[in-house]
Amino acid sequence: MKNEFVNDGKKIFNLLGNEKWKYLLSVIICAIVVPAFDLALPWVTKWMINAVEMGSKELLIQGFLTMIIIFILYSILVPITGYHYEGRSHKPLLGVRLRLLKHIIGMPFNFFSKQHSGELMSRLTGDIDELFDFYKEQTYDIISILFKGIGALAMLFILDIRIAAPVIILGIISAVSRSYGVKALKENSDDVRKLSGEANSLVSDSLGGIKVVKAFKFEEFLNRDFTSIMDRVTRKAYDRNIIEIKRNALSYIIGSLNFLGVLCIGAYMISKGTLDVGSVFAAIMLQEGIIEMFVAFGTYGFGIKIQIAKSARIFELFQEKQERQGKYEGSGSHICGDELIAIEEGSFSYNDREAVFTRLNIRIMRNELVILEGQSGTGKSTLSKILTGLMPLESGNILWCGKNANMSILRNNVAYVPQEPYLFKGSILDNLRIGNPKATMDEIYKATKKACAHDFIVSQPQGYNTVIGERGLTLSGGQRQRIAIARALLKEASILLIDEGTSAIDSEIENILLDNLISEVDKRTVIFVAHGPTIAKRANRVIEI
Ligand SMILES: Nc1ncnc2c1ncn2[C@@H]1O[C@H](COP(=O)(O)OP(=O)(O)OP(=O)(O)O)[C@@H](O)[C@H]1O
Repeated sequence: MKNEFVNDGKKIFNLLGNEKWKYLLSVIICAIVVPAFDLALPWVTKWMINAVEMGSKELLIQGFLTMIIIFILYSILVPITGYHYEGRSHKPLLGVRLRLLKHIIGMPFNFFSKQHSGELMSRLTGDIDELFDFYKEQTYDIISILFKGIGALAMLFILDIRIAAPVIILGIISAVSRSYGVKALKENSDDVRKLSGEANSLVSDSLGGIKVVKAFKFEEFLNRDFTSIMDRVTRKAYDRNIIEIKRNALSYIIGSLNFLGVLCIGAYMISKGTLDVGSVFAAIMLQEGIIEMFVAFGTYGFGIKIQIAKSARIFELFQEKQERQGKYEGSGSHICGDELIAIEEGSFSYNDREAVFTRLNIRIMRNELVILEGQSGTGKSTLSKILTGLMPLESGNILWCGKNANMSILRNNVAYVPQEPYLFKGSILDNLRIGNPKATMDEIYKATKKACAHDFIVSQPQGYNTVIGERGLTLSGGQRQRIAIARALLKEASILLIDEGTSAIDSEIENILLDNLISEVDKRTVIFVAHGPTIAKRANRVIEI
């Protein structure tokens, strides 16, 4: 159990990557500056009180000057170390988020159909923010409290062991009292985390499907579900507050007993002449730091446990396997014979479901016009994704130019237009350039003209620079499809694969567009998924799925 705690703690620290030691050094420096002054003050106070008691003007002035020097150093060093720490902590913390994002993007395509995007967002934002809070606030607090506590304890022993002993005993009682309610708080925090994941998924679903929500007057149901989740969160927050109130009340009582204890013992020792007034003052000032340290064992031990539980959701993602695209070694089609791509005895099923196809054999040649046909749900889009290298076959081989192909080779050689093309927030030009970031404007015009997109693009308010909003929502469905086709044409790949990518385009434009795409066959292989009879007549081959 203890080992698990240490290992998880190490894992959290290791998340900071290469910068972790620099980060630790800067947090240590920053976290010991303030307590160092807190420890110096009781000494100077003792010094000044004893100077007054002895009637030594000289000692009093020396103490006063020391105090001024401490204040000046404090006001210079605290902001400098704080500034340094802020600068140092920023980079590794951003690094964690970036690595997690990269890791998520690097996961196999299938992972995203199992995982809700709202849930992933909640981990990338909420969980990571809390992890940042842990790195930035809690590690600082833990180091600073430990330094101050241990320092105060050492000083108290130097002052007088008879006053140190009761403070330690009372401190241990405080630490034990802080463990009250820890289990209940941890369970509460787990429940709240799950509920916020649910709320995030609900919100992202509602916003993604806002048209359906409005058209079907679905708002009421969503509101009801959201309210129910929020009610549960509120109840949990209430339970948490009750536990916290009890814990704080207990802490307050024990803290007051500590203070009174040191005061009484100190007063007794002064009356007996075994301790000077200055030392009692110093002991009262120091005991706060010691008690704080003992209480912190209870509080931060719990805080770290909670953080480990929260980080588990981040570790879970980091532990998910990355897809293995394989290397791309410039295997363009120029090295091919007649056969460009082939599937041999290929089988595929989604996440242990019934197989979409088994022992499929297809061969597609250079400069061929192929139609993939089949009834709805027979696996045409699945096959397209496999040919594009988005998902691997479960068994069997996929060959590129007669050799086993990895996903990277396929992704480089196939330009894919999905059934529901996705456009990114940004301008039309930004979206086109995804096809080929180095394309010249002439090449872009050529592609958009072939995709029958140029005319409507230039009629947009800022032409090619028009910003099209999230998912290209300011464009019509047919316009989005034509931009997606132009984007694929710009890739200049050996295969152009269009999965029902013209379904939203009116028949007049569609006919011109299909003619243009069919003429691409001079330069590359063109694969259409399930198209009408017009194109089927002109195809070299129809593959029935
Ligand atoms: N991500 C997924 N997870 C699980 N099953 C899936 C997934 N995507 C598709 N399927 C299932 O795989 C089968 C083939 O789906 P696919 O989309 O390939 O069919 P299709 O022939 O392209 O259909 P359509 O012509 O209607 O687009 C269907 O039974 C579908 O329910």
